[in-house]
Amino acid sequence: MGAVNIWNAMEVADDARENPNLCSDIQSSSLTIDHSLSLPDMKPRLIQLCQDLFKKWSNLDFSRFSVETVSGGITNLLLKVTIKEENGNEELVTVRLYGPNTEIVINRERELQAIKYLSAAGFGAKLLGVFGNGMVQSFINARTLTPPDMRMPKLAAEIARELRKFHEVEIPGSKEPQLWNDISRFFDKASILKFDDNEKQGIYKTISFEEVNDQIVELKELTCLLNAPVVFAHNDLLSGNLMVNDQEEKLYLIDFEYGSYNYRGFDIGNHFNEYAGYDCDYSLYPHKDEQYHFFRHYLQPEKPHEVSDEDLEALYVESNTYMLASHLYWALWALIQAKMSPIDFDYLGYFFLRYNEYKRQKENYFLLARSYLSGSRAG
Ligand SMILES: Nc1ncnc2c1ncn2[C@@H]1O[C@H](COP(=O)(O)OP(=O)(O)OP(=O)(O)O)[C@@H](O)[C@H]1O
Repeated sequence: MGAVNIWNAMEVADDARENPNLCSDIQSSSLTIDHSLSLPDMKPRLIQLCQDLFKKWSNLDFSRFSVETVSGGITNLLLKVTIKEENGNEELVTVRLYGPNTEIVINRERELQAIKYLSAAGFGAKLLGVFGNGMVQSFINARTLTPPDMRMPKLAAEIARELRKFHEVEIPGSKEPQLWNDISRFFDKASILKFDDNEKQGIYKTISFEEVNDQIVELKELTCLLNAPVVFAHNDLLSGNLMVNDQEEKLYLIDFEYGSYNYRGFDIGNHFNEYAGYDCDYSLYPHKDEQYHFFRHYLQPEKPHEVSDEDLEALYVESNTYMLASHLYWALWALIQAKMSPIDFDYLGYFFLRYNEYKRQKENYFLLARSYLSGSRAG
């Protein structure tokens, strides 16, 4: 994957040269940084990388660079590099190292392609440079939201408005929605795993992939009938991917690793699932009135109170049907992580949390969608 990433890095830089309005000054380097190094051992490599990418710092003394960890993330390692320039200026950048094996669930080519356009449209951190196994971005001076923040009316309205704008960005290339392709790819990988650990293998063996497959087929058929609009979707809008600068009242959507063309309702339903927080307490799933508040600001940011009841109901059905697909998607994702990720997290347990929640909600929302569909057909 390293070589492929380097190739992508060069392509991004080429695009930037050909289309300077798109992304000014994206630098590229073929260096890679070993994810497993300790921070002190990694520091000289990070400085070297910054000096290779950004010529203005190439002769600066190492003592002018300091490095700290921002987040161990579930997927990546994120570092903050502070550079004290000779003129007294202080600059901050983040260096993101892709986690080992993450290319199995994340299409890095797709991510880099999207990030250029999203960054140019003002979303997320500015992309400054790409290298063998990661990227350098601007540092965002803002706080990360918590799950309860997301349902605060003012923030929920702002998230809805930003998400609407995000969905309006056009990313060149195929506009084919990726949900069912991704789920099918995850399913193919997740259903043929073998764990060295006997206990894990025993738990894994209790999963009926025939049953999971039936659910996928049934849900896909139902969602197809909804004719949901296809947009460029974030696909992972959890609180950790939302930051806010309270003074400037500016909200940032970050981390576009899972971004793709997808069904609008999936992005929204997936976001609502994240109200459950890190403990997956699904009793925190937003109530209908909270969802309607979100929909009003999503559908008509300028005149939220003029959204018709029909439009609210349609988006309610769409989002809550696709919410079920979000459970299947992350359940299968978790199985792959259980095998591939070096992170010590109970991914198998996470599969069951998401899959059981799917089963718990299925009947209710299948009924809702079917009765809506028969009603709208009759009307
Ligand atoms: N450009 C940035 N500037 C400042 N902080 C950032 C920036 N990017 C990310 N962060 C912080 O780091 C955290 C993790 O970032 P990110 O979501 O990109 O990592 P990740 O490894 O993909 O995590 P996960 O897999 O858990 O989503 C964010 O929640 C945010 O607090």
